Amino acid sequence: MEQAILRINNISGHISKCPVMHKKASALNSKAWTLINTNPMNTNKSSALRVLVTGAAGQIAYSLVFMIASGQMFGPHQPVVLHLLDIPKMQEALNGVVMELQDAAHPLLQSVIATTDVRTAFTGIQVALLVGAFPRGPGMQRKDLLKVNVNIFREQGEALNKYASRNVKVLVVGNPANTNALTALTQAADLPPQNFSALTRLDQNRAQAMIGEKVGVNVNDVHNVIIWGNHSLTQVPDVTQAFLTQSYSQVTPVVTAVNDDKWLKESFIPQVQNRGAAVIAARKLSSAASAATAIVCHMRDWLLGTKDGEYVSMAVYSDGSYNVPKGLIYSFPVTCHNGEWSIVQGLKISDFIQDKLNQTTKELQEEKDLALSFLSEKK
Ligand SMILES: NC(=O)c1ccc[n+]([C@@H]2O[C@H](COP(=O)([O-])OP(=O)(O)OC[C@H]3O[C@@H](n4cnc5c(N)ncnc54)[C@H](O)[C@@H]3O)[C@@H](O)[C@H]2O)c1
Ligand SMILES: O=C(O)C[C@H](O)C(=O)O
Repeated sequence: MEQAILRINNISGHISKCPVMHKKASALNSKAWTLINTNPMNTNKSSALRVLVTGAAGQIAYSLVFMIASGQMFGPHQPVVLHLLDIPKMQEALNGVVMELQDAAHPLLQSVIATTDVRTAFTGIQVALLVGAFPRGPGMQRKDLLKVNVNIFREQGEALNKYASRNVKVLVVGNPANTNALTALTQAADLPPQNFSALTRLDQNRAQAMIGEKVGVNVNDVHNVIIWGNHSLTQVPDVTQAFLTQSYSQVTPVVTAVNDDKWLKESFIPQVQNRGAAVIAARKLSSAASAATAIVCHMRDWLLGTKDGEYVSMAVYSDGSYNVPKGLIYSFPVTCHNGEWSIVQGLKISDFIQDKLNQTTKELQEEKDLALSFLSEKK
């Protein structure tokens, strides 16, 4: 077992201002905290939260771990212990990340466990950010990618089941994120499926920013944009329910403010769907800092709660809402309170959006069937 353990004294004091923490500056409220802190295996006597980041030597993690350590994810009063996992060939790079975490001197970072051993990484964790995945190589088919990742997320699902807190909150980022989350969930029979999610918040943030730019308002004034379905080209960005606030007295539906149905249907939707590919084409690398920011937004809202009247998009375990087959990991509009999400009910779905929902559902069902067929093969 190779691992480096870094201990940093937790000196309470000044926390630098956080760019993404615009709403709540408190530590986790007591109910959310109880939900995630009831692990009988958790031997941590302090109130620090044990947070696992996989793919910790990769690009997203290189932004993400510093954001967590600085308090942007769980608030400026919540100490954390970071568990960092990567594969053996990345050991040296991982050691470098640990050195930089030490040098960043964040008072909330109590200690770091950096390891290439799955059991060490998953033991006692209360939050699992599963970022590491096998990347698609030249000439690799989607099916081949899914197969490699099924094996990774099968192992990590089993590890969650055996070693993590019984209330661990899981966010899968590594692609194909929805189906990787489903794979992990199928291997974790002792954990509630409601504790598994996949990231579509980056798509929501992209959609909100595009609307803000189109109508000339700050992104903070754009609310309730929805991403439905898969984090893939079939995702469905939907502004039917979205509205703008420029002051508390003025609320305008996005469709009224944009006043251009052709742009919404033929420009906005494909641009959001293709934004990840556009970033890859420009950077020759996939989005990283914006993905880390979205991971912070997703977990912060899940654990600290969404604002009254606002919803966010999370890919979660379908309960059959909106006729989405039960058991798919599907992006829905949700609200979060006390560390639990609930799907927003009763939204009117237009024929145009319904047609797109059917397409993304079909793709997720196909991915699920393929993943299950790989899972049924012997290891
Ligand atoms: N859902 C989203 O919105 C979204 C957005 C951006 C990127 N992504 C995905 O996130 C993933 C990570 O992106 P990145 O840019 O950080 O990639 P990266 O290649 O820079 O880093 C991935 C890291 O994961 C590690 N890894 C591979 N297998 C592992 C395993 N079994 N256990 C632990 N670590 C393992 C690799 O060694 C590498 O260090 C990719 O799959 C990418 O497609 C998703
Ligand atoms: O890594 C990718 O394929 C793209 C990524 O999921 C993104 O949306 O930026």
